[in-house]
Amino acid sequence: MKAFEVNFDGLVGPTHNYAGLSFGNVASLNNAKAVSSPRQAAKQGLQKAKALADMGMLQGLLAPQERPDVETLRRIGFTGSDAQVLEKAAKQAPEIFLACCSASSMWTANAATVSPSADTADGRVHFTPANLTNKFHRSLEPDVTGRILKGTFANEKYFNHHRHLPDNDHFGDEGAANHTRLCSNYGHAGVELFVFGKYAFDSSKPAPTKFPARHTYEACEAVARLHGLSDDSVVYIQQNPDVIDQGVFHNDVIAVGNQNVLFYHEQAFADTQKALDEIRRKFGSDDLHFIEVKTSDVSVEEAVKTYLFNTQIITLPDGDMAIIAPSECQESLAVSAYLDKLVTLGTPIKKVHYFDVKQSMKNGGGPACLRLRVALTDQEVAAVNQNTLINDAQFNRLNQWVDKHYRDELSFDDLRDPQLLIESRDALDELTQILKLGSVYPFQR
Ligand SMILES: NCCC[C@H](NC(=O)CCC(=O)O)C(=O)O
Repeated sequence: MKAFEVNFDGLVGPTHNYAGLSFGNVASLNNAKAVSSPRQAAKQGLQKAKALADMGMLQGLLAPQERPDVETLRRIGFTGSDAQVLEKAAKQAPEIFLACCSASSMWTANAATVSPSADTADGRVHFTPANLTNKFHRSLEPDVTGRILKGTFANEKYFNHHRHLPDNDHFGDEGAANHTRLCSNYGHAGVELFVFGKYAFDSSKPAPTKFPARHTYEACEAVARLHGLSDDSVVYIQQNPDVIDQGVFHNDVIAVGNQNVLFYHEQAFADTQKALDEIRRKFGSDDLHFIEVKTSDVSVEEAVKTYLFNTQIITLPDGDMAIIAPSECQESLAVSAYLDKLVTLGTPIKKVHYFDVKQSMKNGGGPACLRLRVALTDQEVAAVNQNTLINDAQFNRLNQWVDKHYRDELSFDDLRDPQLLIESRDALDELTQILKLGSVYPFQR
């Protein structure tokens, strides 16, 4: 049986905008109120997905969410026609209104935590949508995310879908952005690393003081329990609270892993030695590469600015690994010098490919944020909704779909335009037909 890692990238939604919604996320705050380009954002994402497919990788897509989120605006008391709801909310509560317009579901690393069948007690692939409780705009995502995942992985024999964790800060769960799986081969049992920012039920433990810790230890344990993972194959790692306070709002801003490689900054974890010892013991093979980047090579500030660690490390069909990096890494002297050196160090990483995902980067989302990794056997790949996988025909169809429905530019005043809601719903209605997803959106039910 063969096994693969399939990346499911988030399609950027038609309301992509910069609203400064994520306290603790430096790029989001710095670019608040900038004019966005939904069309360019969606195309940059599709280009990256297609480029990986062209490298011989299996590549999927996850549909975006319906925004503006009229259902939530009604739930908090705005009434009348849809146009009146938008008008009243934008006028009376502009900040809340903006949160209800965010296209943040594009960052599918936060869609869910996924455990492959080789790791789970029932031998199925498990999905738990992230509750994203720490940010109001993101907390609106999990129900529809669950439906999109069920429409994408629509086969109970192979896929086990859980409900998201309780919606409370104590169980704050940011999904796969804080989860890495190490393994010798995608189809073999691996070690799942769950990284958290704080202990919710023990305030005596260290925690950041400036910016929020979005993800808790208790959430990590709950997901590992739900997925039926054995204690011998799970490692819980606390993030260094100091780096959260420097803008590392998710662990995937400071560390990334693939198969037998863990690539991380020396300041990433609260107790690095303890974490590495436990990983080594549980991994069960000496063929393991810990690639630690020193502060003297790349500072935390530079890592946050360039997203050196928000790169994808992928295993190409020939067995070599490549890094998929944002073009910001190429533009930084320190980081491009580091990456030039990295490919000569004799680790499995042999190549670097740079991609322009600037529309996403301006909201703090790099290549790794834009994808959800799902390790699948060949039988499981065959059980996936095939319309969600990228090939030439589907790529062309989706590009045309973006051209037909997306605006070139979007600023605050455009978001209250009732025509944008109509355009977005038309686009998503057509998308559910292209992807054969079923009726996943509130306006379709
Ligand atoms: N994994 C990357 C997530 C980035 C995301 N940014 C945002 O939601 C910014 C939205 C805005 O400010 O318009 C976040 O912080 O959760």
